[in-house]
Amino acid sequence: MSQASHRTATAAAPAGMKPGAGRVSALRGLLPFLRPYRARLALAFALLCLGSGTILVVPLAFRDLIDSGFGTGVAQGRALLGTAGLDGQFLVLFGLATFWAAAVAARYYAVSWVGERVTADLRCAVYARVLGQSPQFFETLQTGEVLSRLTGDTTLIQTVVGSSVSMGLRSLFQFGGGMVMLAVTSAHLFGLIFGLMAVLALPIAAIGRRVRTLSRESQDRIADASALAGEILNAMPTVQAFTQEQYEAQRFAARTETGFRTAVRRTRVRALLAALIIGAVMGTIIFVLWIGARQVQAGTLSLGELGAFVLYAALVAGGAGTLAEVWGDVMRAGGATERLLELLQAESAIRETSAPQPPRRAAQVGIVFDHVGLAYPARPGVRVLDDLCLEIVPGERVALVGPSGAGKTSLFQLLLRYYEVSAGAIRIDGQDIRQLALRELRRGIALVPQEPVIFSASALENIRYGRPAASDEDVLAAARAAAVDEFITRLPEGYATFLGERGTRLSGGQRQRIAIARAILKRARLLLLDEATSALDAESERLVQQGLAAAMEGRTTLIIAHRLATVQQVDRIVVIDHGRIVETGTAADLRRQGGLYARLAALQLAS
Ligand SMILES: Nc1ncnc2c1ncn2[C@@H]1O[C@H](COP(=O)(O)OP(=O)(O)OP(=O)(O)O)[C@@H](O)[C@H]1O
Repeated sequence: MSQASHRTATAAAPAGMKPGAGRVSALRGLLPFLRPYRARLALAFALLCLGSGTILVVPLAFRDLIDSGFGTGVAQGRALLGTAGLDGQFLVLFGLATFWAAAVAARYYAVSWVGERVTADLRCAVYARVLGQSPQFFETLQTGEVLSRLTGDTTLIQTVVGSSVSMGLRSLFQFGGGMVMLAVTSAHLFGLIFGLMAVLALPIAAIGRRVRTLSRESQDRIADASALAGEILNAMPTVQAFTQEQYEAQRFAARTETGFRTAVRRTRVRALLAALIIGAVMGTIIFVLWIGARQVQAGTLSLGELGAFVLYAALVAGGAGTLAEVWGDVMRAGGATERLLELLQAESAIRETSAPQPPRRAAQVGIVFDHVGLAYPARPGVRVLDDLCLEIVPGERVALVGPSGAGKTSLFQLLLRYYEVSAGAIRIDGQDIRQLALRELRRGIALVPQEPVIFSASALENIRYGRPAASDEDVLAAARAAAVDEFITRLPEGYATFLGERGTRLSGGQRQRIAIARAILKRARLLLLDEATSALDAESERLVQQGLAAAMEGRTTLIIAHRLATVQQVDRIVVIDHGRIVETGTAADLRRQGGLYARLAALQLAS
């Protein structure tokens, strides 16, 4: 049975994934990734303090500039620019601006670097973790979902770590420092501004929350449309064969339209929010300016102080605006981190033993299935294998035959420990496979699966996947044995020919031969062939059988086959039905017995 056919379309947390904690607090999970770069972060923070400090000094310089009558007199008492003339004062301002620009650039570089680095580290960590999961994990989690987490979610985190957080901190400094300076400059006006802001903050916060909900909705709708497109693009030949292009285009259009409507709703509320914020900020500033101007008229406030006050007010307003925006990003990144941490903390359903035994490397493998039972985790109530006992002696070639769905492939799945037995045990060379390290177990097995996988690489690289350290001669020998030679030499660039994504540029039978060559090259002691030659014509099959016979020589081999003609040469045939062994023996024995095998054989001969 193919794994793909068991994948369900649910996005629910797959087996082994822990549910995440609260959203923003999930960001704490990023700490281990940030820790190695704390020196750079400290530097960025120092640069942030410097930059923010500089920008807070600028309005003071303006105050002095105005109060000194633009260099014609000297401001009384607390002059920042001292007794410098007009040119000198502007020189100081230029100096401040240059210093600020340099501090901002250096901080931007340092923070973005950390953002990119952390994202790359996170991607690799999540990917490595996902690669270690058992097939059960992929039954529930769609590949597209993992990909979107690896790209979309990490990019969101990159935005936050690489820019939003520094923007937020800068704005926080600007906001806090600006507030203090406002109070210092004019306590009266500060009181006014503070009161007005407090009144206006509530409705703005409420609308902001609504924008956030709508943003999330709009992201979800976009993801829906992409998920649909992803699935359909992978199934184009079927879509076209059933002439469903128009239907699929309409389905996509309908989802995109929903996304558009959600986006428009969000934009409408956002526009209202923008109007409200600008109105509130400008209204407050103008109102305060009006009161301040009256104070200047009355002589209780200097013109420079009023100027500085307005600049600080603008800084505070800008800081508050950025903070609100950054908070939205931080919330989204919280969600993204949560989803990534779920993947990062996922435990494989197959547990490695803490103290693996070293494998006994006998020249040939003996296998014992000892009262093996299996119920797949997705269907715990259904016994796919039931109390199955089978002993395979070293070097034996055994064929597993039986109706579709009888449980033949499931035996292979258990041998490779993709799934755990529900009852009994499997022993290889007398060792329970649960006592072996997974790597060691699988290193000793070469598999030709029912649906061979071809990677988007050359033919040579595809075969070499069986044993990456193999020499070119070994790869070519394996290719010849599997009759790959026969068709590869006819391809334009021979073994260097690129085979296309998922081997789309090969026929089914050619793909099978590549998979067989790969397994032969692995030179494992146990060979598992799952319908390895089902897609071959009689002539190619004869060629491949010769190669396989060479590969089986001296190796324990298990062969699943539907076409009984292909298993006449094996040592023993085991007939499986409904998860149980119903007959065993040589082909001739079984035909004589007149049981299930004889019936299957008669049907095949008749057809
Ligand atoms: N991952 C899974 N989760 C739940 N049930 C599964 C899973 N894989 C296989 N099954 C079920 O287990 C039963 C045996 O499947 P298996 O693939 O072993 O059959 P098979 O004998 O190899 O069939 P075929 O000859 O058609 O490949 C089937 O009924 C199938 O639906």
